[in-house]
Amino acid sequence: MKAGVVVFPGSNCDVDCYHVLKDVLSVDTRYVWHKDTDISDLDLIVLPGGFSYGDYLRAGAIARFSPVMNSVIDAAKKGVPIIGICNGFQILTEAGLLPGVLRRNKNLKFICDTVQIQAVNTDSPFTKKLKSGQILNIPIAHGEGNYYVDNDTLEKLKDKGLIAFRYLEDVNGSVDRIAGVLNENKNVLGMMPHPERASESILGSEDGRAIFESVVEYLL
Ligand SMILES: NC(=O)CC[C@H](N)C(=O)O
Repeated sequence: MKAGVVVFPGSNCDVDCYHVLKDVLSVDTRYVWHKDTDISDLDLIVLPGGFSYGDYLRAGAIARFSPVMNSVIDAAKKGVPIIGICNGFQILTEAGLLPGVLRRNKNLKFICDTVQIQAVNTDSPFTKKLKSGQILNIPIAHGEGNYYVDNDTLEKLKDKGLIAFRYLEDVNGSVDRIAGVLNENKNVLGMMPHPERASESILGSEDGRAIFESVVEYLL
């Protein structure tokens, strides 16, 4: 299998994601520049965190027009697993691959912290190694992490089991404390917390590694 980490102008978690896949999990991994369009060799696509286009206009709103995104949308339709982390999650919602939007944190401040999240749906390529209700210690670092969906969409997310993670406590104002969501096909996951920053004991938590391990196991 081959994984690709997309690099947008302003990405800053691309190297960390590459490191976890390549060095920690020994997965054949390459970077994908956002202007590249041929990603047909990839079995797993990562949209990393950062400040693509300086978060101008709205986080992810410009990056979603990057040439690579047409190929990412095609891959999503074909069922290729795609994970968007933080800014990557924002880009996925802007691109229409995931429902909802990410608004400014309710306190209007950038939040950098380690928080607890709970695995909700563990029946997906990204969460299959987790137990439902399992608590993960995981860093967050965002200014626009306040997830919003209308009531009808929230009910649909609950009914169809598309909520992947919830914060244990309200950290940023997200509806229903949602920290991560899946698309209907469950091959696209967006999450605000950073599993790549919690994948080695030296970093203080290895709880995020199971998310990468799940999807690698799913693909093997
Ligand atoms: N760590 C990140 O990906 C930052 C996300 C985004 N740019 C924000 O501040 O909301």
